[in-house]
Amino acid sequence: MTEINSFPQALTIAGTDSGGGAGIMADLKTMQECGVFSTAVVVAVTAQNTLGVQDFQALSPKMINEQFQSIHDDFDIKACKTGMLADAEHVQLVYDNLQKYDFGPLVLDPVMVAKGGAQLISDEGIDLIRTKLSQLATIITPNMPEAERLADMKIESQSAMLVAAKKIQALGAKNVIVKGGHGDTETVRDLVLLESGENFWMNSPRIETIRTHGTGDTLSSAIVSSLAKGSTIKEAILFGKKFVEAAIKNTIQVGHGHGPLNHWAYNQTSEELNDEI
Ligand SMILES: Nc1ncnc2c1ncn2[C@@H]1O[C@H](COP(=O)(O)OP(=O)(O)OP(=O)(O)O)[C@@H](O)[C@H]1O
Ligand SMILES: Cc1ncc(COP(=O)(O)O)c(N)n1
Repeated sequence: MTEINSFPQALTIAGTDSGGGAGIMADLKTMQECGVFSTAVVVAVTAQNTLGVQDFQALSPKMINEQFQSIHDDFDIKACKTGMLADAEHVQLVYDNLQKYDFGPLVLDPVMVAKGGAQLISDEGIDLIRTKLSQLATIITPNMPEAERLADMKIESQSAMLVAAKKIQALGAKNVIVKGGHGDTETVRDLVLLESGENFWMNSPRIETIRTHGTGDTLSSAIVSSLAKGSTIKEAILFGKKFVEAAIKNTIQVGHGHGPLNHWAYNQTSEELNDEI
């Protein structure tokens, strides 16, 4: 008989996107394409499309605790991620549940502002990510504005990116990726700072497109998937970058604004998925 719970399983703890391009929807699509069974704790529900976030509402603490319990009671989660967490109360709830249950390595995507400009977490919530939740992170994945907020400094050069990454690591996150998607340089540069102190750049040509809704979610979910399948931290990060690059490059025409990524693209362009994760 096949061993129960032997299939790789992962968890996303985040907000939904009714428009299907970001948040939990992007996470589930990514994990599915990466060959991992995905589960979700819904922290908040957004009314959202590619034009922006029209509204959002966080779920009650009771409902969130029950989702964590349900997942813990039935699944063998090998890796997890957090995304939109709404406010300080919910950051604290997530922190408490991640202390209570072992869901494997945590990829913390410190989601703050949506591409359209809507704030997805309160200032107090950000402060708590900074002072508390980041201590549980195996990998933290801020974009540039998020890194500036977490490191409490301006980032205007590549050397400043490294200084910021070190400051963020000092908050307690073991490994740090400062994502370089925001900006207009010809080359997109993501900086990786590993727990060992090793750092390196992941460079790729900037793809000229406004269809970049959910890039951060897709990157972090591909990393989580790879970790759930047993990859090392470095292997998982390198895989995540390849997955998101393919998803941005091969656009699909959906929606009228910041369109979603093509989550099928990596598997359509690579025949070696199983060798690589
Ligand atoms: N135009 C682009 N061309 C190539 N790669 C990109 C582009 N935009 C983003 N990326 C890549 O996508 C990943 C996510 O980076 P980004 O800085 O967009 O994160 P983010 O702002 O958190 O995303 P989001 O908030 O949309 O979920 C990174 O690996 C980055 O290099
Ligand atoms: C529920 C949810 N989570 C995350 C994002 C960030 O994605 P983006 O910056 O591409 O809008 C989002 N818009 N909605």
